[in-house]
Amino acid sequence: MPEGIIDLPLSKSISNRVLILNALTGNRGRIERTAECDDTAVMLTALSQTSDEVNIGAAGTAMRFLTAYFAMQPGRTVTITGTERMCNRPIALLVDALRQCGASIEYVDKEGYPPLKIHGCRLTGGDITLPASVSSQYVSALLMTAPLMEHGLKLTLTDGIVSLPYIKMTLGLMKEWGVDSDFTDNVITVEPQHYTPVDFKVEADWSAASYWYEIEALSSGDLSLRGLSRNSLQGDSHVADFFTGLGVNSEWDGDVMELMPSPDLTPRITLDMSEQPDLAQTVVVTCAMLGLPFHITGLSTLKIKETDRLTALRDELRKLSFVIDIVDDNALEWEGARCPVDTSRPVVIDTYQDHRMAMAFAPVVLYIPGLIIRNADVVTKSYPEYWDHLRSIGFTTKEVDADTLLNNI
Ligand SMILES: O=C(O)C1=C[C@@H](OP(=O)(O)O)[C@@H](O)[C@H](O)C1
Ligand SMILES: C=C(OP(=O)(O)O)C(=O)O
Repeated sequence: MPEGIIDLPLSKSISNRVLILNALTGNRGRIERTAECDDTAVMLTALSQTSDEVNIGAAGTAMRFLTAYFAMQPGRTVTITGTERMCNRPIALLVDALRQCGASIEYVDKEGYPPLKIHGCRLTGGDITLPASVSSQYVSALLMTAPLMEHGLKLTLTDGIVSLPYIKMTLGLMKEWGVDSDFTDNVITVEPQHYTPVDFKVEADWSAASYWYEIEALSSGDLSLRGLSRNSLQGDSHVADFFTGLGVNSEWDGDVMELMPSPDLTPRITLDMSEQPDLAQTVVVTCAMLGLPFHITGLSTLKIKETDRLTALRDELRKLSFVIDIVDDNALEWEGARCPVDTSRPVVIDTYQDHRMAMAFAPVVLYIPGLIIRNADVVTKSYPEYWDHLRSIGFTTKEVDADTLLNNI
């Protein structure tokens, strides 16, 4: 039975906002510590280097936030690029909005996608409209630069808002840095203002916590999580509520969150996860392994993340015999259908350069000993200590060459 206390990594979403906000004050605040993961490392490097080429790897937040940040650095021209996948994650809506604010941005290669060549200038801002159904990161990027625009920003969000808690996180952190905003209905207004430097401590990552909730659900172990904040700015703190229907109760004991098994399983899970897209893989894999049919909606944005997560989940769960349907490119559904699988061969889970595929599927080893996770080091995007932490609670791991192993069977 897995047992132990996990010291969770810090939130990369908060870290990357805090680094931008601090940079906008001329780095005059003191940030105690930021997340130690790839997505934050690339942000730190990009903000400290003076070269005209910036490579942000696979970090969506860094790509979107830095596009707005560099657009408002007068006199500086920067080309920003990333991994091959990043160069296929759309950015046109943000570029269009920034152009309406006065920015000068060119597409280096494919229209609508990174790499971007950004000629920094003073942004005028004003009254603009932005479809908010593709990525909240575009909204957050605009908001953080908004108070420094000549006329501030009145941003009308159309087409339905995805990942809303991340927008609230941005506004909440801007408030910590002394900037007021108004968010009424679908309009966010930020008047021209200055950021005040502050000292800040980044809290632990609730998205990372989700994998330990999953392990608890699949094992009824004795696990505690350290570093989380009770009144978190992270919408993924909702994981605690999602898992009450998946057999996990969680309770604070001082500053530690204790996970406890509970007999209460919701017989069929129906959820809208449009506010917690990063929890989808954890919840879907948990439901399948517990044998709980599910209909999970609000997943349209999963197609443009580190990989197409809808397809990746469907294909990898099929290797475990679960027949999942993708409905309208927005929902995942499982009514209990299973297909035959070859149990004489080891199960190899492909991760598609997606840290959350590795982390959400690893706990399946509790049901299928010998499970292989391909390209396991992909977890460094947000949680480099993940495998160490698994070992610390009693899991064993070993490095194998999956292809050689499969070929020799
Ligand atoms: O603003 C952020 O920190 C994030 C917003 C979400 O992206 P979308 O807004 O693109 O859904 C989330 O999936 C991502 O991991 C982090
Ligand atoms: C979607 C994610 O990250 P990003 O969009 O910032 O690359 C994630 O971490 O799950």
